[in-house]
Amino acid sequence: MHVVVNAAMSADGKLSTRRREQIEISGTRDFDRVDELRAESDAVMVGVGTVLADDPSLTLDDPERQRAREDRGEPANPARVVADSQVRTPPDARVLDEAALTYLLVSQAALTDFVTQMEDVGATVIVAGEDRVDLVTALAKLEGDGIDQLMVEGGGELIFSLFEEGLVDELSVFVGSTVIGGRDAPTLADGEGFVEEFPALSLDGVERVDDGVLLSWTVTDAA
Ligand SMILES: NC(=O)C1=CN([C@@H]2O[C@H](COP(=O)(O)OP(=O)(O)OC[C@H]3O[C@@H](n4cnc5c(N)ncnc54)[C@H](O)[C@@H]3O)[C@@H](O)[C@H]2O)C=CC1
Ligand SMILES: Nc1nc(O)c(N)c(N[C@@H]2O[C@H](COP(=O)(O)O)[C@@H](O)[C@H]2O)n1
Repeated sequence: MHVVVNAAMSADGKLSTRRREQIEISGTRDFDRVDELRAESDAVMVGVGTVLADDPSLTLDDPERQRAREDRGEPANPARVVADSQVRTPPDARVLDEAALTYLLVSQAALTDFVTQMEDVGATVIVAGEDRVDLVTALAKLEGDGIDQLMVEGGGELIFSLFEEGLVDELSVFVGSTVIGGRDAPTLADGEGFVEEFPALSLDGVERVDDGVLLSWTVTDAA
């Protein structure tokens, strides 16, 4: 499986505000690039923190891209994946609508009633890990289901865990021309943080996009 992390951050490295309310950091061209990246992926993944904060759809905006996927024999939208150890995804969340297949990655600690409720609303549930989703096992199961190209949009907790497990192949970050600030505002990689061994990146590209900069890296060494 090839895993690409893509996110947008402010000039001071924040993904959103301390209230965890989504803000538009990207401009029109960057959102279009994100739509293309989604179109090229088998699945788009977020953590449940992002579902609770943003209620994203994770589907394609451009109907032409949906038609092109169908012409290739693929579903109109990539599948959606939510890392949700305890099943906190609300049953009426947009990621559970009928626009695409949705995988819910849960841990063994998830209550059976909640899991059943998610299956009833059409989610495919994958159990991996005791208290928290074991990402290595869960992504291997997704790969077994034909997900070869995975795009991860965030948030910071999930992105850190994926780096910690050595699961990220590429990172692209749009840096917007704004400052958000706030010690409690989410950053690109939150979690515990690394203290000794740090993932090594190789810079592939620097491009001006909208009123910001798109930075692209290949991950050369896991933590
Ligand atoms: N600017 C951007 O490009 C993006 C911004 N965001 C922002 O990020 C914020 C949400 O980020 P976070 O609070 O960090 O939440 P998150 O979206 O990273 O979800 C974290 C949650 O995922 C679950 N999870 C299950 N297994 C996990 C594992 N192995 N490792 C880590 N998490 C696991 C846990 O319940 C954890 O609390 C929101 O404010 C949202 O607006 C989110 C995506 C993109
Ligand atoms: N690439 C990017 N730029 C921004 O400025 C953003 N705020 C985000 N947020 C992510 O996009 C998701 C919204 O998805 P839908 O449009 O609802 O499908 C949101 O949940 C974040 O993952 N991304």
